[in-house]
Amino acid sequence: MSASILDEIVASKRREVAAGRKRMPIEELEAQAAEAPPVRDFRAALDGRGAIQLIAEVKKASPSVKVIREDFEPVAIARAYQQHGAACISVLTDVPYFQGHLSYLARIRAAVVIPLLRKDFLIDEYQVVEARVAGADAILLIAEILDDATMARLLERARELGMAALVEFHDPANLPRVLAAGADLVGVNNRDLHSFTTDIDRTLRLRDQIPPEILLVSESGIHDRAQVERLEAAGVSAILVGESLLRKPDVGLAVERLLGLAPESR
Ligand SMILES: O=C(O)c1ccccc1NCC(=O)[C@H](O)[C@H](O)COP(=O)(O)O
Repeated sequence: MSASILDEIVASKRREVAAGRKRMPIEELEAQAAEAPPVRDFRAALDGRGAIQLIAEVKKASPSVKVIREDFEPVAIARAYQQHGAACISVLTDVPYFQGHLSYLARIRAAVVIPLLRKDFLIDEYQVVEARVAGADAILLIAEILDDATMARLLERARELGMAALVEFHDPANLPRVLAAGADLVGVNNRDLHSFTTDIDRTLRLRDQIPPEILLVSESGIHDRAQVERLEAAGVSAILVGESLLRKPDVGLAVERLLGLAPESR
């Protein structure tokens, strides 16, 4: 992703937040959050004590490849993910760039019991409260688009609402910032922000710099069992996988192959 596309996405989020605040003041949203059903424990679901866990992603499109899957039925995909071994589900809620929707969270929540992550570009407290109301159990925070104070504030807000926060970074220079913010669930995004290329060695190189009490998630570009085995052997707690699952006609079988529950096809 070029820096300008990231800037573009963040600018679109600022407009969305402003429109949301006009439509429904945050006080009203907070009142709804107070009535929301209990959260499911996202972080605990990823603590496999040595066995790598899968966060399977519901994503129709992306800036890097445009439409990933034409016959996209978010609830059916989520059900298949759960049934075949995913520990958690990541739900893209961004509309313009990923063809996701906030309403997918509630629909998927009603159909599965495993915890859900709101996958979006969160820059404002409003979106965190909105995530809780929509049915998320966790939010994603991206170090590359947040200053220190905002990252710490959004993380704290998520916790106040009972949610977990997966705090991701790509540039190793941002790791100290993520740790200083108090993250206990950290993601390394293997996708290069400029070229869209992915490289899981980025996670492996950073492994030893992340304290053992922090759960580490490797994100993006994971498509075969050999990669998963390397990550597991390095002590990575979980993987976040979208495109390689969604490209397969049978997403359930794809989950099983990635987790080593079914043999890989030749
Ligand atoms: O997926 C993209 O192309 C993308 C482009 C720009 C910003 C973010 C992007 N993806 C967000 C993600 O972090 C991935 O959806 C997630 O890690 C899964 O990656 P993958 O398995 O490679 O679909």
